[in-house]
Amino acid sequence: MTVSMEWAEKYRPKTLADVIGHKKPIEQLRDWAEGWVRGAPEFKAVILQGPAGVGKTSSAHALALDFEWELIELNASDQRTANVIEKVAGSASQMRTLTSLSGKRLIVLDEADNLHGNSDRGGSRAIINVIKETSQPIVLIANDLYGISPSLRALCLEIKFSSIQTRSIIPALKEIARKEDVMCGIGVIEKIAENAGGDFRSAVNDLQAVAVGRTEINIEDISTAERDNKESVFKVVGKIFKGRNVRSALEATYSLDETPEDLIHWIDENLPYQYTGKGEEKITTDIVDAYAYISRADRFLGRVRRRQNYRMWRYAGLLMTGGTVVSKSKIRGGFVKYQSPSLWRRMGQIRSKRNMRDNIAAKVGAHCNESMKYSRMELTSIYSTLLDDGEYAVGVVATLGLNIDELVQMKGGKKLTKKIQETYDAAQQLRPEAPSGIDFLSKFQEKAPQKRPDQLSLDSIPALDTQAGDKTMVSGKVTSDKKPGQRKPQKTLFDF
Ligand SMILES: Nc1ncnc2c1ncn2[C@@H]1O[C@H](COP(=O)(O)OP(=O)(O)OP(=O)(O)O)[C@@H](O)[C@H]1O
Repeated sequence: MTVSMEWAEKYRPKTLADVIGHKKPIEQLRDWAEGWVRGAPEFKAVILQGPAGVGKTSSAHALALDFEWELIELNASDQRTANVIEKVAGSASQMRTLTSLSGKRLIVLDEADNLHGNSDRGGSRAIINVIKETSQPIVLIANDLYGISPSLRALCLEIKFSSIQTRSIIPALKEIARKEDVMCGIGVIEKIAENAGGDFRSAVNDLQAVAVGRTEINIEDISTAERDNKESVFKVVGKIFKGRNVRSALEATYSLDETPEDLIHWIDENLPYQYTGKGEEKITTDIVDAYAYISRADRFLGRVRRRQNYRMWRYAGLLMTGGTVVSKSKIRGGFVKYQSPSLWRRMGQIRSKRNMRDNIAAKVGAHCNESMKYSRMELTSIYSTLLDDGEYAVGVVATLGLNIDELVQMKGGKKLTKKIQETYDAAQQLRPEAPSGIDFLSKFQEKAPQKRPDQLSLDSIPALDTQAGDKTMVSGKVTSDKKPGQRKPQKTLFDF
């Protein structure tokens, strides 16, 4: 049997002009590439971001063909450790090529939002280094920008690819059907295009799937094929919000690959957008009624969790689906772009922030000989305040060995600003040379009040440990007249 991807591969665009539905992003991509032809562009790398199957990878390939650049691709199936990235992309980004006429090679890194898995450990930092050093254009491809570290994003031009509109998919599908000698009855292509929900690869795959063994496709063939497909969550949510029939909405949820625990988040996220129309109050009675059902469904979900009695999922499912269907007083038209549950996104962000907060606390704690808990609760905020003072900020970053993401977090910002970057860069200069680090320390010391006898003297401050990277900042011995059983002298802020 032919592989279902075949047509999608066969009709992959060979030039940027063939990429459908992304006029602006393609223009941006071309401009960026022309920047490389002219010399060094403002950004050495771009991130092509957007949902699956809309042509991000194809655009990168077509760009290489249009500009006659050799293509080096590093996708997620390769073991993307920092080592591999530096080896493959690093050397590719330095060497000029003999095979490409232009002498350039385009480095494409797929799934750049997925660099934190085990095998990608250190990958993000490796890419940052490669981008900084590169003399060759680099394209990163990602579904979700949240998965990319702010420091990496700051080095890249971001180009957004949106879902492709049905009206752009229809003529492209018709062209494929014509080339494949498949006759399509009235409404067939339109139906396939609609079902794809903006994902052109799915549309091509669906067309190929119904065309297998046929020279003619009619609308009935589509409905049968459609029933075989798992309904996507967007379609199911749409059925719940726009339908009147409780049974068909409920049945649609059975084919979903989501549990009621997940589905309730989808409904919760999108209900307020769907149940208010133009000129209506923000909170309509439809929304209030629907949430009453949803909260009852949530109580059943809670019981399932507590008692592990999964039979109660049925009640939760019926309440959230049927309740939402019957709560609407009218069906509101208009296009609503459904969002994935923001709660999930927030949870992910909170988790990564928490990890980073702990890393910072560990560094501050190591510097002060204090526990991580004490450091997190008492000391980190003091160090954050120090970072606001231009005079000390650089030294603090160098001494603690903060990486740039930690610095951004300590500055309380979400974005990497120019000033933060400058502080970080200056700290990198300071770190390898101990004497200049000490300079900063002595300045700091001048301002310090009278020391207590058990505090460390400045003379005991050792050179900065340049090898230690993110982990240890200060090496060497600390002398003190500590008696046995006495608490280890605590380093203080003045002991930088
Ligand atoms: N905008 C488009 N124009 C022309 N063909 C497209 C377009 N988008 C997708 N395709 C078709 O779908 C196939 C898959 O596209 P591509 O690999 O570029 O998607 P993607 O956005 O990179 O998806 P993913 O994020 O899953 O990698 C291509 O081989 C091509 O046939």
